[in-house]
Amino acid sequence: MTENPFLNLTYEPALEALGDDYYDVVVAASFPQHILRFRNDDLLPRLNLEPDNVSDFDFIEAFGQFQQRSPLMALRYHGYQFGDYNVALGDGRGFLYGQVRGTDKVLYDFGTKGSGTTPYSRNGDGRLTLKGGVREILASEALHGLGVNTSRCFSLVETGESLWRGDEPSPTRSSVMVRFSKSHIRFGTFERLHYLGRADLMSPLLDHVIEVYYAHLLGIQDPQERYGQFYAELVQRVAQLAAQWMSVGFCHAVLNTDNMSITGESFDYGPYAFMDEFNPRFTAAYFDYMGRYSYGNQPRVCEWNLRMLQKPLALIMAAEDLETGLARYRDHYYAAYKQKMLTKLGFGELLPELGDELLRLTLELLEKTQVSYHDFFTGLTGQFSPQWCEDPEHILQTTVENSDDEAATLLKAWRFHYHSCLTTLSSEEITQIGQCLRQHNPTTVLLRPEIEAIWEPIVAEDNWQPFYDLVAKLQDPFGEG
Ligand SMILES: Nc1ncnc2c1ncn2[C@@H]1O[C@H](COP(=O)(O)OP(=O)(O)OP(=O)(O)O)[C@@H](O)[C@H]1O
Ligand SMILES: [Mg+2]
Repeated sequence: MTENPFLNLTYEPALEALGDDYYDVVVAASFPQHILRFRNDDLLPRLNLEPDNVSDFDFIEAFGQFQQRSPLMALRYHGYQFGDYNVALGDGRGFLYGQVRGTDKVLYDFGTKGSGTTPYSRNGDGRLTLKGGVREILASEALHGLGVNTSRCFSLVETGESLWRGDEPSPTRSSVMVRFSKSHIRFGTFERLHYLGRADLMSPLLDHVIEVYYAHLLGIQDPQERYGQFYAELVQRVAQLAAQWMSVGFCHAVLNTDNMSITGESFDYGPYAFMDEFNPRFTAAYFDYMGRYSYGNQPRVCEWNLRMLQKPLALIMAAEDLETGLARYRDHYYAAYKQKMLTKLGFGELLPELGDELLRLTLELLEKTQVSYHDFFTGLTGQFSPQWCEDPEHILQTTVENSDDEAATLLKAWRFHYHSCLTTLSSEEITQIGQCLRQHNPTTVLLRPEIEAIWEPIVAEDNWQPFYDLVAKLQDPFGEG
């Protein structure tokens, strides 16, 4: 009997119980070295564990050496990548290590990245670069801090190998990451069954998804109605996720259907970026030549991905129910995005009449002037004063003023409307605006230079302190900075 609390958790064989049509049993790589670089103590209470009672070695044994767990399951999936259907996918450098029920009753997956080759590795080495692991930690902690529905990183272990990559100075260091997520079942998990013509495997998978991740729908007796409600809710969750990314200025960069979770949770942070200047055409991945996954396209490609998911679901569902579900996507998206943006503007739910116009003018101003998205909101937060009710001219002093005539005209119109919005509020409501701005506009933003700034000391002198400091700030993004 081990003392390691991770090895003593009660693992639930939820996915395993579906049978081996959905995964391959694999073996983890054995690595020359194990150095724990990150442990997410924030997540331990959810497993009913106290950080003080869990040693670094416990993390290494469980999540670097993968001791005493079986089966390790490489999940099978396909997916649309940049619009083209790809059958040569599946967990090529990861596996599902185990599933555990949190203290919140949610079933969580421990999924690996960089844990060795599998039948799906093609010519890949099954590995994750250390920088890739660091970047995924930063993205998921940042998004979580900003209220985005995201997977988290549980641990990162440096593994002492040299890797060769086209997009990093090589040789580069290696790592294995463990992700903590609400399911690794992807749209592509369903798409594979459609491609293989395995309608017989569709109902067990969908029933499983509903039972575990949409359990509140189990009371619906008629399966067709239940499936219809499931899809309608997935559509809503994905629309909300897209709205969350857009409002925080995040570009995921690789929204292939194998990177879309069936629970509507965001995950897989490769070449992502938080956008600096507001630009709907901003792309984060150097290989996204057509801008398919640009910042501004994200809501549309998510809708397209949901449409592609209709093909497998249509094997067991009525086409009409699928259409009804998807028809609500745009309304869900706009409602969620508007609510998030009006909150960033300080108003929250206070503007039933004038909110649409304020949002429209804000986006027009941001787009035409290409100001820094985050500086705009930080400026608004820092400068806000109840005095603005008296005089629109004083609202938000920005560098926009010094640019061209069109920008100055837009700023004037925006100020005028912001002022009109303020005049509809009671004095008590106006005092809440400053607080709302501070609570929803982060003082720390994970722009690319911040990532390079913490990476340099790691490369130069193995100094991880700036990385830990940045993680702490991202976990508390509305603090003093
Ligand atoms: N170094 C590698 N070795 C083997 N397979 C790889 C490697 N890198 C990526 N793959 C595979 O290529 C496909 C697309 O990779 P992608 O980067 O989207 O996923 P991933 O990052 O490996 O995993 P996840 O989606 O869980 O974050 C997946 O099937 C993945 O397993
Ligand atoms: Mg992926």
